[in-house]
Amino acid sequence: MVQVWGPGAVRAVEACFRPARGGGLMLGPAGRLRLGRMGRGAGDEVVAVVLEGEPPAVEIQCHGGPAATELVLEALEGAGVGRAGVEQWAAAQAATRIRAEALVDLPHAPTLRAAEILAEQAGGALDRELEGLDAEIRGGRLDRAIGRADRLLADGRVGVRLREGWRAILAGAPNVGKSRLLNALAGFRRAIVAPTPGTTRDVVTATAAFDGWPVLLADTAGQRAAEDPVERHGIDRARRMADSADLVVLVLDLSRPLEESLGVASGWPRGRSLVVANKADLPAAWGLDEPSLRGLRALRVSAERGDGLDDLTAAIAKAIVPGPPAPCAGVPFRARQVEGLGRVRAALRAGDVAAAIRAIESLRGWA
Ligand SMILES: Nc1nc2c(ncn2[C@@H]2O[C@H](COP(=O)(O)OP(=O)(O)OP(=O)(O)O)[C@@H](O)[C@H]2O)c(=O)[nH]1
Ligand SMILES: [Mg+2]
Repeated sequence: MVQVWGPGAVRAVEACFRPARGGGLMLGPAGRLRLGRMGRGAGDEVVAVVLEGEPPAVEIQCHGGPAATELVLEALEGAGVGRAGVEQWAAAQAATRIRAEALVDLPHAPTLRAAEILAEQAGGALDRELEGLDAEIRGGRLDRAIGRADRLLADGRVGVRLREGWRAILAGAPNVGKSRLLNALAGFRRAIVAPTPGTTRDVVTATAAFDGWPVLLADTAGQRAAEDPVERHGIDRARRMADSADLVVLVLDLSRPLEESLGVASGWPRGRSLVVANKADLPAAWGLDEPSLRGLRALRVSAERGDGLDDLTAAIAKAIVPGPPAPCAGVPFRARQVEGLGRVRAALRAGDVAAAIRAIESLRGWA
């Protein structure tokens, strides 16, 4: 999609638009779609529409993909139109800086839920929330203001992840079914599954939605004392990834003695772990109340048959986002916004009303 805006927008597009059925771009009212071609040679087939506004802008939908779009851009440049980045476009579109930031981030949302939340912010939800916060501060209701800032900062932990998603790693001993589980959770055959222990040697990833939250799942090499240097390298990478992941899903094999797969569990961070007892379709070799699990609650799953996957999906979602933002809430979604809110809250805690108001202004204003 190409948008041309500014005082000469319609004239410039008119100069290079070849309508399919006669009549110029401005034939009929604004908002009417016009089919035509743009660009040298045959150019690209496009649908152009004049958008009401003062001055009116023109939106051009190109049909031929990125390379054909270049033909359209080249023609527009010939008509005196300059190129702008998406940030500049958003700044020209949006009434506030935060709404412009949301317009830039929205097309990158990996899931519907992420898109919904960002679309709310593009519609002004966070701006309205900050106006409310400002009103509480100016009204002297500092406790309430601190409460609102706390809530915004809590939601910001979710908001800043909407674009890139969270990272969860499937870890465990060789052959417990990590790759099979990745495929089952991702819904397609991404990783190689084989009965031979040590099948996965590098980190294989797939993005999936868990209750609407985008999560990059990483399948890793099974943890064991490997002789093979390639496998050992994969095992080291898995350990490093586990350290920086948001969540470690430790996979155990329910059909084999627990010691075989639990040995590798030592050292995984407890707070960010979920435990899965896989191969629940086979006769169990141990019980979920084994003392050696040290109170860790394991979820029974059969990656092969799909049993327990809904519960596991829900548990992963809950582990990464324990408290989702309320529907339609104002949610900070950039680190810059979260930092700004941190300054607002610090000023409020210090009782410095003027500094808190300034911090909101700088958070909302164009830098
Ligand atoms: N019966 C049964 N077999 C399973 C299940 N999950 C995996 N398997 C089988 O267990 C074997 C190992 O599965 P993988 O997914 O390759 O195991 P892995 O943990 O990725 O193994 P490495 O890559 O070697 O670390 C394969 O033969 C799978 O078909 C399950 O839920 N039930
Ligand atoms: Mg594997």
